[in-house]
Amino acid sequence: VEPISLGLALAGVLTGYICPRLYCLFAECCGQKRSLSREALQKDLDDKLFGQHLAKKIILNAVFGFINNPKPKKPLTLSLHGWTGTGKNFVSKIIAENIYEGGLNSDYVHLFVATLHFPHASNITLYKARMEVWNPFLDVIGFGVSLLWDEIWEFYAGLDFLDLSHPPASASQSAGIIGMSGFWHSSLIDRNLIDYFVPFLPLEYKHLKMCIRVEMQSRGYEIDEDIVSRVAEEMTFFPKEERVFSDKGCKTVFTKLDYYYDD
Ligand SMILES: Nc1ncnc2c1ncn2[C@@H]1O[C@H](COP(=O)(O)OP(=O)(O)OP(=O)(O)O)[C@@H](O)[C@H]1O
Repeated sequence: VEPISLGLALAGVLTGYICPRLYCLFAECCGQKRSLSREALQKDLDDKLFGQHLAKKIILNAVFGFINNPKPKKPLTLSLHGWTGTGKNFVSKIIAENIYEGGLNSDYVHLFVATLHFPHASNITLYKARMEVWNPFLDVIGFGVSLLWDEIWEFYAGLDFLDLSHPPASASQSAGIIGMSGFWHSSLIDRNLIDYFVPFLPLEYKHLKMCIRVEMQSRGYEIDEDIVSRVAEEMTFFPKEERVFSDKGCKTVFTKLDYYYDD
């Protein structure tokens, strides 16, 4: 070990021990959490997250129900489901930013992406062991799963091009409709470890346009409605005939925008 690195590490530990306040001026401390405000999170979600009224409602109630519980028995576990590009990672970032100044970069936020961190099914035992170190309380107790099937169903039943004249016979049938079928029998669900399933609805043409406008503004361009419509038109939609929902959500609109601002 180089003397200088050792010195700095020791100084860090000692300063943290002797004078936590001073230490916290230079490093991120757990106690430096933002005081999470329902109004601020609601405003962020309202301003930034488009077309996800159900997700917003569940997330706000879940997060603040948890925060207001002085003795939670396990961490809050939200399971976000829905089509690609509809805002699942985006909302995680918004929540993290409302809790810690550093958002996803905070030392107290750990982001696991299944395809990146758990790529091989054969290594599942290893992944599980690692996860237990990160999240030791997850397996303590199971809570009931809260689902809003009625409201999800209301959304889909309002789409007259879908033949959904009868509500789903079971929760798992509903799950299939919102793209949860692959996950439905996982052990997390069987052991009731997930507190809330949060459905992300597919995004419509008007939501794509909203995403495109946000991106234009963040790149410092004037909003050009002609380009907004052209980029949105280039996306692919389902059902094929009616072209109602974007099949990639807002995910690829940003790269399509590059074409129009190739300077
Ligand atoms: N509902 C939304 N409202 C506003 N912006 C959105 C929304 N959905 C997606 N976006 C934009 O598109 C980007 C990509 O979306 P995001 O990564 O959150 O999708 P995802 O649902 O997590 O997709 P995947 O399932 O493929 O991981 C976001 O960073 C955000 O800029």
